[in-house]
Amino acid sequence: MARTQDHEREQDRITDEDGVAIDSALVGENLELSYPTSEEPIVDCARLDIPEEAVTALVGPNGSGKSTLLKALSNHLEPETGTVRIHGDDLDSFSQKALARELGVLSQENNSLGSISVEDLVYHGRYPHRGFFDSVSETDREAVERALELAGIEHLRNAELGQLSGGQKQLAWIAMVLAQDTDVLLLDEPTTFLDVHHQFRVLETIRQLNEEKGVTVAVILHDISQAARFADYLIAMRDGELYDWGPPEEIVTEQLLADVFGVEATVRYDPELQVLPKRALPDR
Ligand SMILES: Nc1ncnc2c1ncn2[C@@H]1O[C@H](COP(=O)(O)OP(=O)(O)OP(=O)(O)O)[C@@H](O)[C@H]1O
Repeated sequence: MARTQDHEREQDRITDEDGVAIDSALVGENLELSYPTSEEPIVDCARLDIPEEAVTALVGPNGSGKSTLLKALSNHLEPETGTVRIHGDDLDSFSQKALARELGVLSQENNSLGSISVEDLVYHGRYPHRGFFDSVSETDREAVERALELAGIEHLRNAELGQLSGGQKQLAWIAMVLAQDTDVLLLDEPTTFLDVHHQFRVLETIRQLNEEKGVTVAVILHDISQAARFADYLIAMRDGELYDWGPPEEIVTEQLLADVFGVEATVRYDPELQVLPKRALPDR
């Protein structure tokens, strides 16, 4: 069933059904993931690829293991078995700070930093690029300004994080991750709490970073039709397993909606409904 089973694979490279090779920024292999309290593995995945310089959306019902998988990809959860590589190197071979220069992560469990302004939070995103005794550089300042601007929250820079709305807080955390200025972004439900304007703005920013800087993005999205319109690739999870992956127009079928989400729905692709910019896929 799963397309992944059909693909021939080389090291950190996947080959689509037409034999076109796609490089992977992140690769998970033989992953069994669980928490100390879980009796059985929460996620069991033979192989997972996040294609380089593309936007991949992880979709699936509540509890299907999307966040757990993202935690393993970002080294926030030690796999029971298996490995994760980023650009060919084992995640274990990185110090926390070195990994933070490669990988920006928006998790659902944002650490409380106590009483802190939005601007100070966004400056935290620069820590992987700074030595312990370094003062703030011009590059840091520019990265923070750009991140505040991309998230559309320059006007909130002096606001206290704890006094913001859920959506404003989310934008502040997103700005912090953007200030990290990494080639790979892992984003766990970045559009949660956001009104439709800000949802679009965040998704457009992701697309812009992907198009202009070649940033690789893996993002958990709950709205399957938004994900299908937005992402280059989808990974559909069901019961802790990878059900299917591929370009949305190939994998989002009535069968998938029934099998993965348990809904009977009609799938219709209408280019006129294309509300978000989507990069042209490479020739396949
Ligand atoms: N910290 C934890 N300790 C124990 N079990 C957990 C923990 N976090 C998640 N789980 C369990 O792991 C399973 C998968 O959860 P996960 O958060 O990965 O799913 P998800 O697909 O991201 O769901 P959602 O869409 O609701 O965010 C769930 O059954 C959940 O109860």
